[in-house]
Amino acid sequence: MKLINGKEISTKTKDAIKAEIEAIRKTGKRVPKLAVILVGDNQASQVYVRNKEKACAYVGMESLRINKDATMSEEELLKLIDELNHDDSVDGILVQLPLPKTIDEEKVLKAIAPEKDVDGFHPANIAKLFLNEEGFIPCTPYGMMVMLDEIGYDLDGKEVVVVGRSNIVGKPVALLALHHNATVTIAHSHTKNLQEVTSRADVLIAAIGKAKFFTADYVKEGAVVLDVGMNRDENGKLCGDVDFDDVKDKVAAITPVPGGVGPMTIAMLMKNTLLSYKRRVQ
Ligand SMILES: Nc1nc2c(c(=O)[nH]1)N[C@@H](CN(C=O)c1ccc(C(=O)N[C@@H](CCC(=O)O)C(=O)O)cc1)CN2
Repeated sequence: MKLINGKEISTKTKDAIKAEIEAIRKTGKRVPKLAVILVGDNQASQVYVRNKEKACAYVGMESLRINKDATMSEEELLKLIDELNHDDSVDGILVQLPLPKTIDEEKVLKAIAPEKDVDGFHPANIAKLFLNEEGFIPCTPYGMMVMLDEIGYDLDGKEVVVVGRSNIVGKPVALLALHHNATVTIAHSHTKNLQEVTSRADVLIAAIGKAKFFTADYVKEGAVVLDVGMNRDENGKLCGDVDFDDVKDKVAAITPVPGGVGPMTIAMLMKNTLLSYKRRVQ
């Protein structure tokens, strides 16, 4: 079984970005800048935002972290986003999800200027992904494609089963796999005979948010497994949607949790922000 090392691949990705930003800095031009808005006190979100800030510092990008408490109104958030849309020094804007229930997430994501939407969640960027045109690719699906490329895995003609149909992972990664000529199935909570469906996957993408749900009898011998899950097990330990110990002797390759897809999400956010800078400044 090959461990697909997200930490290693994300560092390689970030090092390439770091070199590009160093070269920009030496020209005397400003460096790329990412604005991150965190509303409320979700503990996990605070970890992820901190990881994003650390990544910005690592690659030499400027970051602007804006913390607001959960009482922030939707109107105030929309106003803040509008200010950042018009701030010419800001290349990327993201609002950390989830938002408090008092705020309409869809409305907020649509308020971010598509050309600064480095999460790739704006409908204009979703449409470009759908059409296989260049916009911004959502970071987690993007990172999964980079990981497969890094291990030399060709999706062409392969059976890919995506379990989970979120707008930020399941649906976009299914589209990316389709663009790579895979035969794609999107399974979800209403799928019948799930075990039968996942057992035919050459590549199984687990993105349902259920700790250790996928055991060996859900996985084909020799499959590649990408675990997007970010859960806590009975001991409070971070774990994925896949029962790693149960499947490790059956799969050809698998991403660990932690240290797999998560760090790649952050690295691809850096890549999208640098791309935005290049489109806007260079
Ligand atoms: N605006 C966004 N919100 C959210 C996104 C997103 O892409 N944009 N995705 C997820 C959370 N996420 C990014 O924000 C994310 C999740 C996990 C990690 C990560 O590095 N995980 C580590 C473990 C971290 C820990 O110690 O808890 C790992 O897997 O090794 C990064 C980013 C939902 N919200």
